[in-house]
Amino acid sequence: MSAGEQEPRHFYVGVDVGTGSVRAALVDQKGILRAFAEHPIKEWEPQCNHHEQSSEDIWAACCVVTKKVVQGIELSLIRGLGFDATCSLVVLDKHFHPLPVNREGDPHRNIIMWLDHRAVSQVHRINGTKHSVLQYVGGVMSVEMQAPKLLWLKENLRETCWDKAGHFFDLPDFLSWKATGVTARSLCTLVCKWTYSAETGWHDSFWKTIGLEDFVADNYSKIGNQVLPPGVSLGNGLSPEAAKDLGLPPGIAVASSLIDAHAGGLGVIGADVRGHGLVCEGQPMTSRLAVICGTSSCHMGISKDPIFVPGIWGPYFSAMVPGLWLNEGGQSVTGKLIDHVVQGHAAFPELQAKATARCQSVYAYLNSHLDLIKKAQPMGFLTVDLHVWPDFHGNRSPLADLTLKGMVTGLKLSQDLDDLAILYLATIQAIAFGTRHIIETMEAAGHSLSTLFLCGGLSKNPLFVQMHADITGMPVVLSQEVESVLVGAAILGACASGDFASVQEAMARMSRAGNVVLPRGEDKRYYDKKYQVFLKLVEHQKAYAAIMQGN
Ligand SMILES: Nc1ncnc2c1ncn2[C@@H]1O[C@H](COP(=O)(O)OP(=O)(O)O)[C@@H](O)[C@H]1O
Ligand SMILES: O=C(CO)[C@H](O)[C@H](O)COP(=O)(O)O
Repeated sequence: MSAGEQEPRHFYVGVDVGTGSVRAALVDQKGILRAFAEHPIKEWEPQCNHHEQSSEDIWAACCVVTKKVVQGIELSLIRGLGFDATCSLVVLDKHFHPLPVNREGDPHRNIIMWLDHRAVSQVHRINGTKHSVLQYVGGVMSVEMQAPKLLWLKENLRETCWDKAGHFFDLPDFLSWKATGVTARSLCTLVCKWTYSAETGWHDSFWKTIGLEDFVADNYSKIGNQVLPPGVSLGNGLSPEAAKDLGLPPGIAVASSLIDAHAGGLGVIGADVRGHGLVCEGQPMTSRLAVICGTSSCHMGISKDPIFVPGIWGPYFSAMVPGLWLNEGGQSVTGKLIDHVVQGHAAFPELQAKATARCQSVYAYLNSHLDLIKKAQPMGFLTVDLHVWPDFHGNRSPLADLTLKGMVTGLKLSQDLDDLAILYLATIQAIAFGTRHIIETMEAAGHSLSTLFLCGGLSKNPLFVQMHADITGMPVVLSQEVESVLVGAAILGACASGDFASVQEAMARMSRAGNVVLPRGEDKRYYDKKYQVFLKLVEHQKAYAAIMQGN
């Protein structure tokens, strides 16, 4: 009998640390969620572009949600635990205590978050070196990666942080250390955010060139000199102390972790699509693009051989699916942008009141309001003279330009609910055009993509999903389990438990396609025109910058 059919069921716990909250799920070996819990986490923004969190606050939230999802379950059936998290930088001293990453010296705030853009000067200097490792991040390192942040700490908080630091962790690795006491890092985090190569290891010359030779001198002990593929069982499993914190049995298998987008990728990209009539059914997995849409969106495309795509992170070997290369496109703010636009509008209080009265989310209310005002025309056409460029926090891909800003053209004097709803629609469309821009760039470099697999908080929004189908012209597959990122985390726990022989086997057995949303071909001409405007917007923004920089 195969693992997928065994009775009684085996369970795995997946823990997903997003930007705004921690989620946990109890998942069975068919990938079905049996329990789910969520808890918010704190974020500090002490100054513009500085975003900080607390590893103690995050661990406490992991304990709250894990205890909730295993309530009433026979604990001996739980076989494994897997973590994923945002790629934020955690700093601990030599005794594993939190160190401040801020000038105020608040040690509670010991995480520089992924979306923190404080290290602009540092990343410019790193890119100026033209070091060969940059080929593996799309040619340009992002300010959101770890090397510029580490350099910032050395240059700005030398005495209070840098000299005292004993351990720099990516957040997913911090969590697996906290659960097991094992300081080994995941290949996923080190390859994607720290310039480690799965084939050749660390590049001494890179760290020496950028001024962080300290790491080379102590054999990378502070950033990781033991590296494991995601899903491998760590040490002796869950430590007694962590077991007490989490309400789980000591000794269960704990997997080496993944970054959240990569866990989402595992949760959806291998889904069984039989019976949906999709073209990708007869194609290799490399024809699928997983798009994980939360605070940000991440576009995960895999290939058998390395593909170098300018402005798209990677190629990263074995960083998501073992044995395959990964390219990761991304948009730094998507869910956060929609929230920013909606919450900042003068009609937001009215929207909130009306949505509350109907017991709906503001997004569901806006979607039905758009349906009402569109009259006979397709809803997407409401934005014929309203266009948005969505890079309010710089462009991650494919332009890799952190100086880019958001743009809106077509504003009127009205500030009513109709106006808010149409701006919300134009923002969602702009995000979908950004995805099209990323797909076209990946295809021009050699990817051959036919189908999108969406997950993350934004995939719960039917308008967001339909716009991605219409604007890219590709079918969008949603998973049977909405919380696919948690399925990805549970897949890690399942692999670590030994219940599946490989990550690929666990992916095939634990993820299944649910709804499929097809593009509405009749609207294509309209979206093609809007896409032309989209590309003009950035061209114009660059022209404005050039005028202002001129004499
Ligand atoms: N039910 C929903 N309907 C529409 N949008 C949603 C819904 N739930 C979450 N979102 C959107 O998803 C975003 C958060 O996604 P999530 O995956 O929870 O983020 P993260 O992993 O970064 O914490 C929010 O910014 C919001 O715009
Ligand atoms: O860089 C990333 C993945 O490589 C993600 O953008 C980052 O981890 C944040 O994820 P989310 O938007 O889901 O909170």
